[in-house]
Amino acid sequence: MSRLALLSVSDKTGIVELAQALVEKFQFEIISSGGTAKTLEDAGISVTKVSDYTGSPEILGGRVKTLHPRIHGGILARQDLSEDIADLEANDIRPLNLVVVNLYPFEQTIAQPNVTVAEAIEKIDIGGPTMIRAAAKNFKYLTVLCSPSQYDGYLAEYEQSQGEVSLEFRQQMAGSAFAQTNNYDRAIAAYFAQLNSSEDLGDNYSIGGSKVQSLRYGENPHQPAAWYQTGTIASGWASATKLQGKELSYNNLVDLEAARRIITEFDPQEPAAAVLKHTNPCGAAVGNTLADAYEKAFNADNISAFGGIVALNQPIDAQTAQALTKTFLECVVAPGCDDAAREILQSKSKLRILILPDLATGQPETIKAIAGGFLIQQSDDKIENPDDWQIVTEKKPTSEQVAEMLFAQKLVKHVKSNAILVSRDRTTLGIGAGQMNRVASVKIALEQAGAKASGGILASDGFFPFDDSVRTAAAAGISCIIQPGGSIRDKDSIAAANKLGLVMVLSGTRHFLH
Ligand SMILES: NC(=O)c1ncn([C@@H]2O[C@H](COP(=O)(O)O)[C@@H](O)[C@H]2O)c1NC=O
Repeated sequence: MSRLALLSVSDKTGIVELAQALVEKFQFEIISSGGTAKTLEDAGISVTKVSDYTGSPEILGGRVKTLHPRIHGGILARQDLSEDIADLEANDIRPLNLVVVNLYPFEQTIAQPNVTVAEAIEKIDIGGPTMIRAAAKNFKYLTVLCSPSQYDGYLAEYEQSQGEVSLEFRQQMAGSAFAQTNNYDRAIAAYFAQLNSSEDLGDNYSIGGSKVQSLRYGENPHQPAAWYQTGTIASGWASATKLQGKELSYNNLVDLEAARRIITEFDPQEPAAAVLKHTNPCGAAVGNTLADAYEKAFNADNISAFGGIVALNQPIDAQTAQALTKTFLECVVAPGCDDAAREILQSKSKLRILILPDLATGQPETIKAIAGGFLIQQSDDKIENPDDWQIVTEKKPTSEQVAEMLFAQKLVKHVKSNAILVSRDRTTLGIGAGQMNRVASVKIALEQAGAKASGGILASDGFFPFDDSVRTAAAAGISCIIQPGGSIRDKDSIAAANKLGLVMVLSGTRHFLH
């Protein structure tokens, strides 16, 4: 008797070609659910409808099509176990050799605007995952395929093995099938979590993804690494277009994500640029034009900018492209790039240019692995409002200083703690990052700023435990300090600021970044 394949697919891509090969080359018989059967019949392929095979019509508007013992017995039978064979014979069930299923497009459905819960629920596939999981469990006896991308590989394997598809191949397909049903259920769970959303993070959190690509290595050459995307619809970096340049590395992606977060702090109407090294900005600026913003950001610390990652909040134009080609950079990300700029950038063929039109959409949460689990927090997307700030010194800030502090606050939260940032004219002058005591970060930022610090403002991601940072800042000519406040010695820092003629503002919001 010829071999039996069950085909029940929502995405009909490649199904006719697969069925043709199965029937014409390998003499399979095919059973199919309604829509799939129609597609195959229309292409002139001989097929038995599931409803004819089971003797049960599809009911409940398609909610029950393949959920039948004649189908599931054929999938789950241990084909070398006499008791199972006896059961099959007693119930007139034929064992299956191949199950090809792909699922209702749940993620695509909920991605559409204004989808109702009822519409979303109808796209939760029940029969499909049931068949996929059953077939994957029984991989010892049959093959399960759940993506059109697997069809050619299967046909090649079938031909090469003369029908004896290897156990290794079947096990591989089974693993892929379970990963797919896992991802599918995770998307459904996430949808429900968002429907039931409250202030708290939920009781359960699952992370899953499919590989975008293997990476050459991780942070260092001895660390294997790969890049995964969540969901089946590419979004974020998985949806970015690389116009040119070398392959992306693990460190590139980590830096690019930090760059994306920084640049989305700025209104796309005002040209802004940031240059990063090891996830910290080494320079950032707002300018009259994009090229102006980039030049300012680059010159803020042109030594550190060598080999940097650049983020721009407007499409790259020719003038900016010219500026970008003047030095060695690792990557540039922008929401677009015009033709003239593309041509100019080609002179730096190794430079990676990433186009991410939607820079603003990222993960709402950050995730960190710890032994035995992981930590989730909402991303620090708080937008500072000067109305919430408290002016604590006798001297009050000018409107220009308020604007400058707002600029600095957008950036200091993206600098590794302890973070200090000195700026003037919407350009960073010096950044102290990742020091274990705050005054060390103050010294680094001021040293980088040099004489330009005079009249500038200084922002701190955490409070000052002592007044030493204030005194150091004043000695360098800083005129205004913004810090969250909250130390038991705030009064010492405020007294020092008053004595030295500085403005001090308490933002009330700490922005640690570890
Ligand atoms: N309910 C069932 O018994 C059932 N059996 C298979 N499906 C799905 O129906 C789709 C194929 O349907 P059709 O061949 O009618 O176009 C596939 O995505 C398959 O996963 C079902 N649909 C939903 O649960």
